[in-house]
Amino acid sequence: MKLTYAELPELYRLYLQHPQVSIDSRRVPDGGLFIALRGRTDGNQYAAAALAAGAAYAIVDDPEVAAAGDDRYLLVEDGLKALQQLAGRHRAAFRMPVFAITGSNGKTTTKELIAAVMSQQYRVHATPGNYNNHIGLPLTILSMPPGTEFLILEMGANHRGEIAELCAIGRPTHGLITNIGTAHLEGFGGQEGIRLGKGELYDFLRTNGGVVFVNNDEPQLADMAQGMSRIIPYFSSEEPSLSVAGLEIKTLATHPNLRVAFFSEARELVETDTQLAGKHNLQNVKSAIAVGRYFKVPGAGICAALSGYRPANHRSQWLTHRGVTFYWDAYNANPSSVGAALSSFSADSAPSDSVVVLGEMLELGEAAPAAHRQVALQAGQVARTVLLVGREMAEVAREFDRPHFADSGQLAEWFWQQEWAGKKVFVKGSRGNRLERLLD
Ligand SMILES: CC(=O)N[C@H]1[C@@H](OP(=O)(O)OP(=O)(O)OC[C@H]2O[C@@H](n3ccc(=O)[nH]c3=O)[C@H](O)[C@@H]2O)O[C@H](CO)[C@@H](O)[C@@H]1O[C@H](C)C(=O)N[C@@H](C)C(=O)N[C@H](CCC(=O)N[C@@H](CCC[C@@H](N)C(=O)O)C(=O)O)C(=O)O
Ligand SMILES: Nc1ncnc2c1ncn2[C@@H]1O[C@H](COP(=O)(O)OP(=O)(O)OP(=O)(O)O)[C@@H](O)[C@H]1O
Ligand SMILES: C[C@@H](N)C(=O)N[C@H](C)C(=O)O
Repeated sequence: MKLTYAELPELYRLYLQHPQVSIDSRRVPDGGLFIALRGRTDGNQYAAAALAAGAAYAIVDDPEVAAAGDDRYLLVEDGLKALQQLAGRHRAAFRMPVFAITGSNGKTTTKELIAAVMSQQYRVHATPGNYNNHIGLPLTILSMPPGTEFLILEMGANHRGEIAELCAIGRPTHGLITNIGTAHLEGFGGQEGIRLGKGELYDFLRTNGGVVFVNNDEPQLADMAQGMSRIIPYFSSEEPSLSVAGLEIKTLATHPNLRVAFFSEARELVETDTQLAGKHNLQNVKSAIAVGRYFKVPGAGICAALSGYRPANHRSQWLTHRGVTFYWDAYNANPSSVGAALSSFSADSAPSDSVVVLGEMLELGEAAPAAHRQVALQAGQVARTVLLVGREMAEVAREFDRPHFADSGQLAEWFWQQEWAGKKVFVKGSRGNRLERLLD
């Protein structure tokens, strides 16, 4: 049997007839397209199961699988590339605003806030959860419902070149960088690598006449955007006015929750509460206001969206478990986000009443030893009791004579045998620590 490779126009025609794409045979929608990807195992081996489960077609890149004599197999050279090309082709069919968000910290929170604000006025489709990489971004585009008026794409990266690749697929018309921090230092090869890597979003918007939203309160961003022709600046101000320099946002409170004031599109000064705490979340809130105002969401709509948003999924959450109060921020960790979260927590809890649990911070490369030492020191200023978890924390635990746990399982076992009445417990660490085992 002679096998031929399916071309993009044919794949796209099939996608338009079967617009639900899945990379998992266990979750393939009836009549959808299955695309085989290679992870730790080879997705090609699940193509038959996908068809049996109701997939209309299976896009595979293993000729032996495609040779099975079932014309519902479509052979491509590379399943991942096919997924990305399909998404790029689909994106090219639309003229709506496509808003890209990247940065070291706060991408998901900013994306959720912008989506909430923009949904007050438009039909919005946004990256689900953290689907922000070379697989998640194409899946986001291909799952866009008909009638979408505003598409929001979160873009994550752990090395240079990735944001440029994601931009080539998503072709954003607007975008923002949340900040240049210290996440994924290892893959970016240092701070300059992070600046250049995140700056690939500005490069794309610069080359393609896009609009960039710049938070002037974040170091480096205004410099990086210099020379761009379409900049929407925003910044904090004690006395907001309707200036020409940009959108001015006043912070009325940072604790227990943020409260801010700004001039709406109708030139009225409006105030809103939020359910978010800390100066880091203030940056995320400001971005959402700037975007909403630019796209003419009324002030009341912006306020309703911001006051209704509750942080979730291990990000900046106050919660109670087995009678203990937690500041639960265990989604991820790097020196800049741990620093921001600890300062936010310390405003609400005296050192004598505070316990800090820090898991190791991953993907920091050579900077890891100094970075772990730095956050452990900061934790010691915030809380009397500091518990350290993971291999990278072992050395500093010895140096500062702090309890150390090999992993979160060991921590949980010990933790729940202690008495924590009246304490507030801060928890943060990289995803790999799975600190949520403390809540089992
Ligand atoms: C390829 C894939 O789907 N991977 C997912 C898979 O991984 P695993 O290796 O375990 O796959 P398997 O070997 O089990 O299976 C291979 C494929 O076969 C499918 N399959 C399997 C069994 C079966 O019965 N039927 C099947 O069809 C299967 O679906 C596979 O396609 O499973 C893991 C556990 O669920 C997933 O975690 C893994 O997902 C990968 C990591 C992924 O990239 N998913 C994207 C959708 C995504 O966006 N994920 C985000 C996380 C994004 C992220 O980490 N962002 C970073 C920055 C990005 C850096 C970038 N360079 C990178 O490395 O990703 C950030 O800091 O934000 C998410 O899930 O939240
Ligand atoms: N603007 C910010 N500056 C510094 N730290 C922040 C900021 N926003 C959020 N954080 C911290 O980062 C954590 C993760 O937030 P969020 O998921 O929004 O970031 P992210 O950039 O999307 O991370 P990831 O890419 O890993 O999903 C929060 O729990 C908080 O500790
Ligand atoms: C989980 C992924 N998005 C991430 O943020 N990884 C870093 C290394 C972390 O968990 O801190």
